[in-house]
Amino acid sequence: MTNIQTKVREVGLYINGEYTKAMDDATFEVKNPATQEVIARVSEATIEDVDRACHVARNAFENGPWRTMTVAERCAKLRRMAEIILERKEEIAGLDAIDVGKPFHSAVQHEVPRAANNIKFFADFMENQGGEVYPMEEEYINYTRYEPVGVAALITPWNVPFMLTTWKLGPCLAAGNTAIIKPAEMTPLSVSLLGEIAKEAGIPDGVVNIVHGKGSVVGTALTTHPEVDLVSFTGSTATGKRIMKNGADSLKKFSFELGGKAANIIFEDANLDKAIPVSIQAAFMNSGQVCLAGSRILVQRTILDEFINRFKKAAMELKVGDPQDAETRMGPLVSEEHYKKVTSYLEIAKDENATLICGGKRPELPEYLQNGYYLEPTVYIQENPKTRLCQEEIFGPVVTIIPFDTEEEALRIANDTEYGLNGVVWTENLQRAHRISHAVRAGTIWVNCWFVRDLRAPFGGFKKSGVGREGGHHSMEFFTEAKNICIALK
Ligand SMILES: NC(=O)c1ccc[n+]([C@@H]2O[C@H](COP(=O)([O-])OP(=O)(O)OC[C@H]3O[C@@H](n4cnc5c(N)ncnc54)[C@H](O)[C@@H]3O)[C@@H](O)[C@H]2O)c1
Ligand SMILES: O=C/C=C/C=C(\O)C(=O)O
Repeated sequence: MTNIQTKVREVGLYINGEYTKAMDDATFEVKNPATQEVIARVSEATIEDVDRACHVARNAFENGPWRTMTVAERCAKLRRMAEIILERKEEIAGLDAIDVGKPFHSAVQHEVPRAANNIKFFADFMENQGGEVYPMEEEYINYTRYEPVGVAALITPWNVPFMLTTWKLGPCLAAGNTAIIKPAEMTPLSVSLLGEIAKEAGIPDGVVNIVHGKGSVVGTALTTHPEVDLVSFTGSTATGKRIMKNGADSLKKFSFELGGKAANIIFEDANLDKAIPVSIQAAFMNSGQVCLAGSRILVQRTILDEFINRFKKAAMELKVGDPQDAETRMGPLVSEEHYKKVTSYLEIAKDENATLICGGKRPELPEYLQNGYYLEPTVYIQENPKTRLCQEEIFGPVVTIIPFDTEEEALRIANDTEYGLNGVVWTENLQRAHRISHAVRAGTIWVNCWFVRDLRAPFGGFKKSGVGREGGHHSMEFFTEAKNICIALK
């Protein structure tokens, strides 16, 4: 890849097809978490800027050609958008690498192609949608139309900025809505390219808008704005609650994808040759900053010693380093503030008498990465599943092994959480695989695998992990209003 790190980028708001400064010219800095170098100065939207973006998106929805053009025409533009994303995949992955600190090779191989597919998938899905028809004997016939809702605020987190934004933008646009994207203020760079990508794909001005700034200001302005009809949010549970309160007065439609604390349950009959490498991925991918992370590893006591030895060895072998190095498997944490949050759990673990298996300190790194927010892959054993280590979403490379004796105990521990985004089960026993999958209260269960995604499948959380589902027709239902038309035949 090119060395894109050397220049400080100027990133504007994107409103009505133009990159623009904030009305008061205010900007904020974005740093590379591997080095603390400033990599961008980003325009920080004022309330008036958000207001303008909302008017523009409303006008594009009401008066523009987007929602009235044929589905075929709209979807052709979206497919072009997907192609451009693929053409620019190195640039997009490069920006996420310096902005989030995620390994470039993984972003370019997995996340950016998935982002392109998010857009293409929903274009194809929309075009292949049938409809519902309900004849009432010979007297009447009902048919159902799925119409766009209006202006959507798409609010996304910093851990997977580009892919998660396209996961919302694809169905939003395919259905004929207009969008105001609000990326996380820590990682706005890759998402800001979506403006020029949309323009190049022929999407009319005003359909895609991007505003930057703090969630408490810009996010609040969007979620309280009377011209915003729906809010699709991915982020923390605490922010989800705030957004729901803020949007209540204007009765917006909400979709929430929130936090997680998944149980990764390893039974004694598991194939450890598969379970260990995949559990390492589930624990440390993106430095553990993944909502789906298998951060509670429940291990049957009969295989505990073997599991610990092998998991520890694999964790210690993970190459931690420069996100731009092809060998790197784990980069830094995203920011100083987040580093402090994650490392505070090292103290909590001590206070709660957890046993440290490996990690728990900064790795040894070359001089130029000395300022990076690095933490070694860190593994604890904790017998008490009620502890904070086992209950709270740490969102870093810190995982806890919790031993269990019986299936009933494993299930009790797995469900003893306020979250319910996903669960993972390792067993060679088919009946047990089904039994556990049915009994774990979470939106996705992976059996003998992790993070395998079919975009048609429902994706979302039970309990405090979310409200609603994304994926296939679930996304399309959120981004449309169903209208029934009843016609008298006589
Ligand atoms: N379920 C999922 O699919 C999924 C996927 C990725 C991340 N997550 C979750 O996201 C969290 C990490 O992301 P984060 O720290 O960026 O989350 P966050 O909640 O702090 O921020 C997410 C976004 O919300 C904005 N925001 C903050 N306060 C706001 C407010 N009052 N009104 C409107 N917008 C506001 C932020 O600026 C950001 O763009 C974790 O909890 C993780 O589990 C969930
Ligand atoms: O960190 C969270 C990852 C979320 C993944 C998805 O939303 C997805 O794969 O659709």
